[in-house]
Amino acid sequence: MSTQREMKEKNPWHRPVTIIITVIGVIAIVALVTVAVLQNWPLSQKYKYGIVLDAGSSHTALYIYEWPAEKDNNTGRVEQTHSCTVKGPGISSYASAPQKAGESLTECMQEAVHRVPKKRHHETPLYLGATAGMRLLNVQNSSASNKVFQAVDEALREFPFAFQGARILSGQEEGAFGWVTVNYLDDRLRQGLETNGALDLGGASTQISFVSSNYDGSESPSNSVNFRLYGNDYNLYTHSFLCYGKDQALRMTLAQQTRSGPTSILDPCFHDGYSETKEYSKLYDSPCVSDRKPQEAPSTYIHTGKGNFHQCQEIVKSVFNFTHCQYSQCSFNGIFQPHLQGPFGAFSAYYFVMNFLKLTNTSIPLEQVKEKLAHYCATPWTQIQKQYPNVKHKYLAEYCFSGTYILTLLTEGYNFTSESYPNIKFIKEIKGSDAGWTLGYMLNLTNMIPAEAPDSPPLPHAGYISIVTVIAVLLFVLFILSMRPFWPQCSKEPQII
Ligand SMILES: Nc1nc2c(ncn2[C@@H]2O[C@H](COP(=O)(O)OP(=O)(O)OP(=O)(O)O)[C@@H](O)[C@H]2O)c(=O)[nH]1
Repeated sequence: MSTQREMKEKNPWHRPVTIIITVIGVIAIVALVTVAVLQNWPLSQKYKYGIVLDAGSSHTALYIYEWPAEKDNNTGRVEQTHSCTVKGPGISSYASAPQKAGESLTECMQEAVHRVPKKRHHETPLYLGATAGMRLLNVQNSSASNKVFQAVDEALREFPFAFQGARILSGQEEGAFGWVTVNYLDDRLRQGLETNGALDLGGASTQISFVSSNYDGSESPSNSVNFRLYGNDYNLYTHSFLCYGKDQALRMTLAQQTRSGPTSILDPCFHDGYSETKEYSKLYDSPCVSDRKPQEAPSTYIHTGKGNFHQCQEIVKSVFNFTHCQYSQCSFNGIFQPHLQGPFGAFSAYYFVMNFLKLTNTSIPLEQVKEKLAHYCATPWTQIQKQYPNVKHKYLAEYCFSGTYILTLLTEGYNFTSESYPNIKFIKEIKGSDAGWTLGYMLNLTNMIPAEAPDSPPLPHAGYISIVTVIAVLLFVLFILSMRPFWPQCSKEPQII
């Protein structure tokens, strides 16, 4: 027993000084690593929110976006967390009862109140952007358009968010912000990668936006938008065609077929067996066609279908004007368009329609796509109705027209060929956020995309901690080695002194 105690006392590791130094060394190293970890630990995840209402011609949709509070001005971290489709038509349809436009938003706004944490309500920006429906109403009846905005304004101020106003977006803004959204979500802007073009097909207007290396904005400057994002300059070509959204384009083809004021038409863009009585006054109640209203026409016409893709395509082509172009090259209606370049994301109605028709796969040769569509158009209406009993009647009746319009717009209008058609990707969303102008609009208004690339720490968090840990361990080993003179003698036998 006493020999054991003696051994302990003679062992230098058991000297009090050595023990104290070792403990202090270990504590110091643990403290160093802990400070390094805590100093760089992301702050507890607090989120900020933004709400955008897309007041389109056919309907209004509400989007809630969320991003980590400490990354406001940084990277592609803004995500859509919720969307709500407002019941009823777009706000422009409430011209004769503006109050109802405001009321129609209540349900989705109440959803937003529940979705956004209460303590963030007052700092959450709320925007309403109206697109082509309100552009048309503004042309047709600006006082009615003002009244709709007034009603919407009053309704939105009732909610506890930081309401930033309701306004009509220009076609150029709609195109450019759609392009920003697509490229932001794909993380192309921050990384300075080649960008994707954006094709947006709405109900009343359609937008095409892309960067082309042979376009510097000097030819047709009204189609040019310049951005400096994350330290990169972009010279974007964009154009919005008012009246070339799919609902207004359909009106134009119907106006084309009812020029003489007939009592019935046999429309190749609708299925054989389709027959509905429609009102002339409703058809011509839009600035896109109002000037073509036949002088003498009955109050209604019978709209019957005959389901012929090729004839439908001829009628659709007639709503594009290819006769004049004062620039080096044009798309249609005398609008300049540079050479198509790069991949394109096609969203909104491009996606709804092509997805229904099972034609989103653009690696299928264009000729084959046309054949499939021709076959679909030739299917009798009774069979179509039986095949898709749960699809909304209006959508179902129009898919043959819509598919034909999309292919004609892309190929005849924008000059996509069999070779460039596979560059198009029909998309609904990217990484869980819907493709559309709303996200780009909010990012712009909240200055969330910096003009210059943000300074990033020289090392990522994990790398920093690893280096500090390795250095600490090395220091500890050095410290142990420096204690060598005090090390016990190596001997298998216990040393008895
Ligand atoms: N098939 C189908 N069509 C849809 C759906 N949602 C909207 N649409 C139609 O697709 C077209 C485009 O819709 P949106 O992208 O919402 O267009 P919008 O914002 O109302 O129109 P703009 O004001 O021109 O931008 C319209 O004709 C809508 O009626 C859907 O879920 N399925």
